[in-house]
Amino acid sequence: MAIPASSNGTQTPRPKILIAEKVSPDGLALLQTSFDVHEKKGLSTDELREIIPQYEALVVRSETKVTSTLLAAAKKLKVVARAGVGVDNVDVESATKYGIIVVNSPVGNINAAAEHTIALMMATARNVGDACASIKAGKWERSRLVGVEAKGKTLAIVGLGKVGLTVARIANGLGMHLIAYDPYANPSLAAAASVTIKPSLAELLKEADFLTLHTPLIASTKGMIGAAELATMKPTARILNVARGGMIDETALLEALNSGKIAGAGIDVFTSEPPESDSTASRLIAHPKVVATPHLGASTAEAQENVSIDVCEQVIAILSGELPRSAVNAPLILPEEYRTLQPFVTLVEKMGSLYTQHYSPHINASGSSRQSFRTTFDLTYEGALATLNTTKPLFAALVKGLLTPITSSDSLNINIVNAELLAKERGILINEQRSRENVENKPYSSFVTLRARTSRSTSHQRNFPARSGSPATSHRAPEPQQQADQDDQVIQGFVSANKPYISRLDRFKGEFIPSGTLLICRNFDSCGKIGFVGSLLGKAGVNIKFMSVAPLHEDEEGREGDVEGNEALMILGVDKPVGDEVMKGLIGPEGVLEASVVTL
Ligand SMILES: NC(=O)C1=CN([C@@H]2O[C@H](COP(=O)(O)OP(=O)(O)OC[C@H]3O[C@@H](n4cnc5c(N)ncnc54)[C@H](O)[C@@H]3O)[C@@H](O)[C@H]2O)C=CC1
Ligand SMILES: O=C(O)C(=O)COP(=O)(O)O
Repeated sequence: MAIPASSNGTQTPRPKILIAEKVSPDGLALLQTSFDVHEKKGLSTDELREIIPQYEALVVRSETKVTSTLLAAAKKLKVVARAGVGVDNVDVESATKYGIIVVNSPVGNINAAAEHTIALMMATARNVGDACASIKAGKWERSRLVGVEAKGKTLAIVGLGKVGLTVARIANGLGMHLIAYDPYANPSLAAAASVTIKPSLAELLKEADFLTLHTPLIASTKGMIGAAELATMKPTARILNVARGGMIDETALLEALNSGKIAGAGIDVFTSEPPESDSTASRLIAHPKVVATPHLGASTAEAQENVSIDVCEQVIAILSGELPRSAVNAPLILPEEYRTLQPFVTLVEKMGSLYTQHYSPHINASGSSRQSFRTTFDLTYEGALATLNTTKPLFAALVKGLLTPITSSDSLNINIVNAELLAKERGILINEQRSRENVENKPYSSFVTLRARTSRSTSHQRNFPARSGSPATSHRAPEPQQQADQDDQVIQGFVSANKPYISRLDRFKGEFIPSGTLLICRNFDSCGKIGFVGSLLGKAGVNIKFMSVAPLHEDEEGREGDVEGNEALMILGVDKPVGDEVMKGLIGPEGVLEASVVTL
């Protein structure tokens, strides 16, 4: 990667990369040619938070807790690289929120983890740990330490992914009978590895001579092996865990070993690492029927070389503005693009929210379109925005903007990973279009148009009164019936100096900042309207912070059906919500045709 020189010829400082854990030097050597690489192991949480603002990349393994607080402090951070598989120590959601890419090495240590599983299986089968301690203590206990063979036994695998399948292939060579539980397993890969898939965990457990866990630690796998599950297993069964600590209830396992409900365990991972002294985990480690290792599954020279090179290459790619090969979040977004898109993300979210609050009719409180009012949204990007590789964040922002005003924001975590799915689930159809036309003469280089097309053929209901529970309130005077093709609603906006602006609302053009509480009034463009609205608000103690008037768009001026000349929109930024009585008072021959309040 070439290091840019500044305009006065001096070199700009090299980006800094923090290596917070022991990572193989093979990958670090790649980084050192272009970056300042700082290896600082064993930092406390506070120390890490203090220094993180200076770094553009952070490389970790499983020990560093990459929390939301740490990420919030990491002002320059573009990438968290996990030199290994599991990212349960990284708050991926927060990273996504801050636009930080998380990468891992999904295959580099798979073989190491699988071989370690087999090592623990053989060690538990043959009492290797106990026998080793015994002989080192000067004893010779041959009859106490008789083991069992793997050949002919049933190996039950939970999670038939990369590690699980590799374990299966090796165990097949040992002459074991293989069964697995994994609701998402690939049946042909399973069959090729001679694994029989069981329909439930319960079916699997009762047949297991050896049980081995190979799923990620997620909500559905946390505590999946507890007292109830252990009770269904054979007393001769042995359990292996080279995945993650939280998947087995450590207290239940200790109890099962003590009471003879289970014959032994091989454990590499613990709920808290390193385990606290005098904890359940430490008692498990000390147990004579347990063979334990300190999270060594990935600790081979070969695996460490693999994962180090893999993630360091990805760090170089990201810091050079290229795509990483194994991003855990935001798979297609580059940091540069994300920065360009960020103000537009805010704009599009506000446009979506404005649509729901101002027009509001077609998405119900559960978020789904009413069958009789199916709305399709066309999101058009014009100018420089149309040339970007991805617009995923804008799509996600629209979904978020449309849904947030009508759902509890806590219940919806909308991001670029799940937006498409959420939109589909809620019957929201979004078409994205790009256009490079017509931007040269404008004071901005890109703008976005949201057009909502609602298919229906009954009377015109452009501005519905908002339903109860919606943050918007809307009032209007009765209007004549109109045609279905006039149902399209248009919101257009642009970004200037990083601030979002709305430049068109339906038939009206005029600039305003979509922020705070806004009173939007449609009125005949005649004298006295502004004074009327201002005085009514004044009497109600509502302060006007700014105001913008939006006349009819040039294509719409003098359109047939405008009864009393042209119409205009009045957009007033107000300091508090406007009460229902005031809203009703605004409507009438003296006042306005229609009024709504939105909070953006
Ligand atoms: N101890 C160590 O040093 C190492 C540990 N690991 C851990 O091993 C685990 C497996 O890694 P990979 O095989 O690479 O992951 P993977 O993603 O390839 O496979 C995981 C499998 O679990 C299945 N699964 C997910 N939820 C499930 C559920 N509720 N019930 C049953 N199956 C479920 C998935 O369908 C998938 O097939 C991870 O937790 C990883 O962090 C990986 C490498 C080294
Ligand atoms: O890759 C994984 O998931 C591992 O658990 C390996 O962890 P480690 O890098 O050895 O701290």
